[in-house]
Amino acid sequence: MDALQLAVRDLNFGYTSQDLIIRDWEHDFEGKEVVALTGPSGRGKSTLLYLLGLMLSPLSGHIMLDGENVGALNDAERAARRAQKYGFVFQDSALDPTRTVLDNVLETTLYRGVSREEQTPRALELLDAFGVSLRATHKPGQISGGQAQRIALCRALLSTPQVLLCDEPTGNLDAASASSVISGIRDHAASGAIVIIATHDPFLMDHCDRRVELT
Ligand SMILES: Nc1ncnc2c1ncn2[C@@H]1O[C@H](COP(=O)(O)OP(=O)(O)OP(=O)(O)O)[C@@H](O)[C@H]1O
Repeated sequence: MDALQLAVRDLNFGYTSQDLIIRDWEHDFEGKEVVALTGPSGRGKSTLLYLLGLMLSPLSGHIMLDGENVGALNDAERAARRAQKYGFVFQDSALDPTRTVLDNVLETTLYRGVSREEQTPRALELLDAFGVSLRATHKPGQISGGQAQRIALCRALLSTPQVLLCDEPTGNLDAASASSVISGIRDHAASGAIVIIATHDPFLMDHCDRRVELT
């Protein structure tokens, strides 16, 4: 089977139309690759991840995932594609403080229309693999920033997404936890997924297949 393709063409975006942050940007990503998205602080790495992850709409340009212009979909279609095909690890983990860790990991079952019960064993397996299974019944307020990051990765991986987008996934981690996150991310890419990671972490960059710099 051909590798998954994500092709970005003539992409333009600004939070206001006077100030474009992403200008005529283009790039090709392929399944099985782990790509580091680098560049100075404030340059637009998170913004680009939000565009690629269908959380923001381009001002103009194309975002083609396996031949479909996903950037041009309407809100409902974008939400459906996100649930089916994308996993996102936000910079601040973005866990719901009112629900347990396990419930947070299982959150996407709701949008994907799959059974919570059926996915619970895999959710627990992921928590175990990243060394946070003892926290499954805790609330996010009772865990550390580094644990929250690993839990956010478990949530993103639960749906085995075709495209995994991570914003500084090792920002709060010690070396051992960072290594386990990197190997989890690399294993996921090996299954055929496209992985794009916005980061300033040189250790993480060294474990990516290549870098794309926003200059
Ligand atoms: N919601 C928003 N509304 C308006 N401007 C925004 C918004 N989010 C980000 N920006 C601005 O867009 C620019 C790019 O921000 P972004 O967070 O994408 O950069 P970054 O490269 O990821 O930075 P960092 O490395 O510090 O995380 C910055 O000037 C930022 O202030």
